[in-house]
Amino acid sequence: MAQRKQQPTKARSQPQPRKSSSRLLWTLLVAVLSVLLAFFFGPWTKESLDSTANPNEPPRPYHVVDIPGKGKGVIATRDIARGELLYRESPLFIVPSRISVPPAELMGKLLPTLSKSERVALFNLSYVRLPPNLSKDDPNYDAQVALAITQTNGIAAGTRGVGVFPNVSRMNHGCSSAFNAVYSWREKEQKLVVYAIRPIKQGQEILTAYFDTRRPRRERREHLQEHYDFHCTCAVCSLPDDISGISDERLSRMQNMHNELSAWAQGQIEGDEAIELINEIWWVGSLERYWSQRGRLAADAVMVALAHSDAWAAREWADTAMTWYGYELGTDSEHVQEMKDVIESPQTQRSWGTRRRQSVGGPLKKT
Ligand SMILES: C[S@@+](CC[C@H](N)C(=O)[O-])C[C@H]1O[C@@H](n2cnc3c(N)ncnc32)[C@H](O)[C@@H]1O
Repeated sequence: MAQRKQQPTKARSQPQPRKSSSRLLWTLLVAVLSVLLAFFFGPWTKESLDSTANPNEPPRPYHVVDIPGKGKGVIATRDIARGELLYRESPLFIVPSRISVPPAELMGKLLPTLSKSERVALFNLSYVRLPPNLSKDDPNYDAQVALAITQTNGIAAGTRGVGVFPNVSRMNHGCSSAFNAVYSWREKEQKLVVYAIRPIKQGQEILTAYFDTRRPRRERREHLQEHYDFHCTCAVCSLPDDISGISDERLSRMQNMHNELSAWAQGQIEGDEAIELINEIWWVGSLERYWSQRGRLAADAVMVALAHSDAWAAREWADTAMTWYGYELGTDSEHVQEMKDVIESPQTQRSWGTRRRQSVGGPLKKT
């Protein structure tokens, strides 16, 4: 990198022109006013609680804005590369998977444990359903709102329960090829990370998938209407009927083939048949431009190859899995490390040689 030239000391020591004192006062007043106005009305008043924000890191490549018909949403402020980290956020709280009291009662107990800023962050989030006839004077009103917020924004935090992440929560939903960001929970860090799974252009909305969208449009829309109270008009849901039908077919086919794959685990199909299925799912996924879960798919193939003692195939698939896990879960994720271990030493993996030796086949396509 080119070094910046030092300014000659002489120039530095030159006296700066002085402003008159009244002009200085006026400038100061304007500056203070703009800071105050920006604080109260600026777009970051609600979003400044970004636990991902770190002064030592470059600024985040997106901002939160109002999007007609969607409430708030997240827009890329520059081009984002596939595999870029978008968020790394701790939950405000986690509602355990198993609870012994009614959910609203639990929320009532949880609210007093939040700091003032956490409470503000929580109550800034959107929600879709409150119990009918709930009055603002009801002593449980806040707890009921907090519950509705948790239901609308909650994200699984591993097996522990459901977490609320105020920044990640601003991402709206897209189906199949329409979503471009994927989140995953990191158990060791107790944080949620979100990565871009495809390149995102400046000005494009950053969308994630609220559920597994490998199902037909009608079912997807029903699910979204029921749980999130909106009619999905994402790029895939708004395809013309005939093209949407083709997309639906591909998505259902992917899902069905996934189910068929479980026959390998039950010993009902051979390793090469399982790999054939995986390559087919991969291919249909490419046609659909469905990029998510590819790391997992390739890792399934690794498992098959290891079990059938095919070191070459295991390494090839592990290499593919490493790439896609890297995009989706991060190059520093445990999953990427596991794949590195396979490449280094397939024969020492636990599942090595647990099935009949067979040459199962490697990936047909890497994209
Ligand atoms: C987790 S929040 C997403 C952020 C939210 N838009 C906000 O203002 O905070 C989920 C809610 O956002 C809205 N939403 C999400 N995706 C949408 C979409 N594709 N089209 C319309 N509304 C959407 C729905 O109201 C949904 O209940």
